[in-house]
Amino acid sequence: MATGKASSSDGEGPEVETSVTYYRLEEVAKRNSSKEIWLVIHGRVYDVTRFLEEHPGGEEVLLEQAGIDASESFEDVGHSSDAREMLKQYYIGDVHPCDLKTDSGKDPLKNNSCKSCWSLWVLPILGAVLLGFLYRYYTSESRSS
Ligand code: HEM
Repeated sequence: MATGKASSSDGEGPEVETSVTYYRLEEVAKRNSSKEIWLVIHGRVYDVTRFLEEHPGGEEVLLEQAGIDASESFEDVGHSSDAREMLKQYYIGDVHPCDLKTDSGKDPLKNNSCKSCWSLWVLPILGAVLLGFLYRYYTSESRSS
């Protein structure tokens, strides 16, 4: 879990500070039992545990989507605007930016873009060392001949 600050201001009065809690998909995936159900809809994380029995579509469908991205299923049903309003009550945070789907359509769990890419700095260093050796080799060759 990570917390980030997001500030908003409507142009009137003092600026309001709101903090956003970020959740990794791994964490959401753990909440997949009837004791605790979290799901993701459009990059936002919802704790629907207390909504299970109240859901007009039944608890079964929510259990099926537990711990995963339910955006598609949620949209497929064609939920009303009332249902969308209800989402706010169960909102607990956002999906961590590292886990958001990329344009290339990669599996977000396998999205490595946030891990430091060692090849980015190791390869140029190896190249520089190699060039240094070559330079020394050729300059010593030309001196001895
Ligand atoms: C926090 C998330 C959700 C909320 C607040 C919510 C809310 C609602 C509400 C208020 C309805 C009544 C119909 C309407 O107003 O649209 C409904 C129906 C339904 N929902 Fe959800 N829902 C949620 C998530 C889901 C998910 C993830 C599924 C997955 C398939 C789902 C499947 C259904 C189905 C099948 C119905 C019945 C539709 C019908 O009878 O026509 N819901 N939901």
